[in-house]
Amino acid sequence: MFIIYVEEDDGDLSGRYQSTLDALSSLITKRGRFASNNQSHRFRLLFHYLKVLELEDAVSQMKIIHVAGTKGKGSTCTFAESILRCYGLRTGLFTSPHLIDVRERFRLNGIEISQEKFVDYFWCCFHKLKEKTSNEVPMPTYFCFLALLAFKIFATEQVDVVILEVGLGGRFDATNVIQKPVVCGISSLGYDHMEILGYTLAEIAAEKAGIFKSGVPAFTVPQPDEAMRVLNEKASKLEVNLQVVPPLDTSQRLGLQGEHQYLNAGLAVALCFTFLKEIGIEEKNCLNQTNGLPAKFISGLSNAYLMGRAMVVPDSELPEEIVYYLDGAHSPESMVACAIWFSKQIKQNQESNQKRSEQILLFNCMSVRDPSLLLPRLRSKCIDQGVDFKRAIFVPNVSVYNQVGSSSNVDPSAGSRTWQLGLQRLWESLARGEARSNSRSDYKGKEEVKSFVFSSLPLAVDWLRDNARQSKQVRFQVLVTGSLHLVGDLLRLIKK
Ligand SMILES: Nc1ncnc2c1ncn2[C@@H]1O[C@H](COP(=O)(O)OP(=O)(O)OP(=O)(O)O)[C@@H](O)[C@H]1O
Ligand SMILES: [Mg+2]
Ligand SMILES: [Mg+2]
Repeated sequence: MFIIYVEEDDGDLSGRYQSTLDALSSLITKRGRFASNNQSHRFRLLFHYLKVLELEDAVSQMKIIHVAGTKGKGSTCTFAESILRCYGLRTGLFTSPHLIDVRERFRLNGIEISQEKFVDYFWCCFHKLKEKTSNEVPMPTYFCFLALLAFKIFATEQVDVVILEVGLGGRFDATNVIQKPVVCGISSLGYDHMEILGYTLAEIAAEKAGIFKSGVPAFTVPQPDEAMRVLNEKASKLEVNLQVVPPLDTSQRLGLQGEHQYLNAGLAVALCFTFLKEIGIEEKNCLNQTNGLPAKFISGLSNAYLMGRAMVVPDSELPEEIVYYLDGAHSPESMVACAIWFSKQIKQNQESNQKRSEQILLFNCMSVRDPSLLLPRLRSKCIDQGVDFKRAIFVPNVSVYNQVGSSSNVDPSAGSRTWQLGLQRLWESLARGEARSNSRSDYKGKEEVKSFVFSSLPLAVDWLRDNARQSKQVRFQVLVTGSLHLVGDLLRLIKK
């Protein structure tokens, strides 16, 4: 079947934008595309696509900061962008995934690209590529296209610096088509996407180190030994000067919340310092923090902004009764980071607020994730910090089906309740386990932990609001986590 995508040119921008998103979602592929030979084949095609788009020269001249890692890539890039903008540089930032609108992935001078520009650049690339497709050379897949689009946008807009977040892995990631970044960063490594990247930290680290380029300096945060060994090996083969940066001093105010952000911020500082030096802006050495940071670094770090990471949002209908704590954590390590952040927030709030509060978990994770590595960590870390969930709610994500262009993954679990019922069983069994292991009478009540499965997020939000209306003296503090898509769905819902 042939589908012809027609760009509506009736002057109605929102209609044009919608048809652009439709065309974009035609590039979403099913799972299975990551068979290893397919991966390298797809990667090689990127060089061809760049030629078709006449972007080879522009990309080779771009001044790029390239960041891979399991967790903290987006935050690190966001800090780096914010710092460099304070130096008056024109910045281009490419991150993933997005929460509500695909344009979040492309920022020019810190601001999401306009619909108008997005539509124009999109069709320019889409038509050029479509003309050259054949059986041997198919259209690029979703993420690949977005990366090419980023190059097109940043080249045409003539930015001074491009900050590029790897989509997945490193070696075969579409962003790795670049040949000579100014500096590379590897943020915290951990276990995620193992079916693609490998099941040991060493294998995962090797994939991420695939972004190292001969002679290009690189920085990383303190890593587990197994990962660090591989990063060092890969670096020395390519004569990459790889340095480990300590977390930033916690006295520095950051625009992104959570203790783990000090790791990301430290990495961003090292990347920016090196970048600035490379383009001839000498700053006092920020790699040695005892000197204190330059004012522009301080301002950049404290103004950085990224949606859905440790974000506190009151409900749009009942702002006094319901507050959402949103964090897109979806790996074991980030669950712990999220639990620590949430508990801290709750405790701070208890001190400053008279109203009684109740903590509720609103959770989902994609079926590629192993919930038995996520929920127990989240629960026990919160309890360690003295915060317990009275109730837990499990819902499917909406975006994977309904939001055009919102995700490159169609999650097979999203349509049925089986997955959510499994999450609920796991949660209940954790609660029962705790109740059994604590014979003290004050723990008895925990046997009645209440958990619910709703067939959609809007139903869950309605239920929360009904309950909040009924019990006016209680403030609901709802932790929404497990999936960035869930966080995006909720933001979209409560924005209305
Ligand atoms: N250094 C870190 N260590 C552990 N967890 C982290 C770290 N940085 C961020 N996180 C957690 O990971 C979540 C996503 O953060 P961020 O967007 O910066 O990472 P990412 O690597 O871009 O993730 P993704 O794989 O979704 O693109 C955050 O909400 C937070 O819970
Ligand atoms: Mg990831
Ligand atoms: Mg990201």
